[in-house]
Amino acid sequence: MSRKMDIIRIGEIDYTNVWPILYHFPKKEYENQIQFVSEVPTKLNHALSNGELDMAPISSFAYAESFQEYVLFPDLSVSSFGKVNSILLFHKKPIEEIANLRIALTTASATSVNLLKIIIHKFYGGNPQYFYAEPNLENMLKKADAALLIGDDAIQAKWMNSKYEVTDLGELWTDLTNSWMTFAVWAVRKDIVKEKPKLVQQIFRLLQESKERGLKDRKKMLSEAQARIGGSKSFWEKYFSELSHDFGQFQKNGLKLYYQYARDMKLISEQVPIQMWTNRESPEIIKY
Ligand SMILES: C=C(O[C@@H]1C=C(C(=O)O)C=C[C@H]1O)C(=O)O
Repeated sequence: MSRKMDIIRIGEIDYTNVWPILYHFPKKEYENQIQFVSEVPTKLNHALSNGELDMAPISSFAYAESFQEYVLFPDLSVSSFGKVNSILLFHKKPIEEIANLRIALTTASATSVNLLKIIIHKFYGGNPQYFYAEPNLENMLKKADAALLIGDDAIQAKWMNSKYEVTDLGELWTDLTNSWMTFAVWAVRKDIVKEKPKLVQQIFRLLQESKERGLKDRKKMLSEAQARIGGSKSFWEKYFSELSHDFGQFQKNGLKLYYQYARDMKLISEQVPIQMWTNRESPEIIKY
């Protein structure tokens, strides 16, 4: 999808977890300048890395794989400290007992797939057989002892579930490491920052304003989540309040630990600098 010179293409995660950032974004007002593309995380990851998008909330694991091409917007992420409620491992027996068996991985995820690999290897000493599958729990568990789902797929599967044990990987990560977990970061291609610095700056401001409104005025967002995904108002109030969309030092520290473990397991090949977008010329680079 080539870009018309005056249009900037922005990815949007096709799950409710990103709504607190984007729900109040004035899309209509900017429809001649901004094209939004809504996809699952792995599709956004590929589209941003091959230049089909100019910026997007992408899997934090995907940032690690292509960090040379990106800078990150400050104060925007999908993170949690403890329960995240939408990164769920469904398992037929306790995790200790499935850690060397067969585990189905949703094709929609990059961060959580590798978070599970880190947890199973580093904290359970397991070496299971992983395979990817479309995010349909019953089909996944026909051929596996456990299955990982993310986003609204995970939320809805949990509501329907009465057969399997369910582990929240955000909660388990924090229990094991006492750290935050950042599942998605807002990545901007360096070439668009160079080509359209003012438009990038304007979009950052609009995203911040949309996030601030999302914190203050949740009424419409809650009822739309209920109408589109199901569940109760109290579920969505808890869900959106237990997610964090900040990206400060606490989130960065947790992300550095995740990258360090991923590198220890050779899931990523390099030490990953967290490169933040700034209005200044060169992006600030935080080495760890
Ligand atoms: C919290 C979530 O984080 C997500 C998990 C991602 C991943 O595992 O790659 C990427 C973006 C987010 O959608 C979620 O999906 O509910």
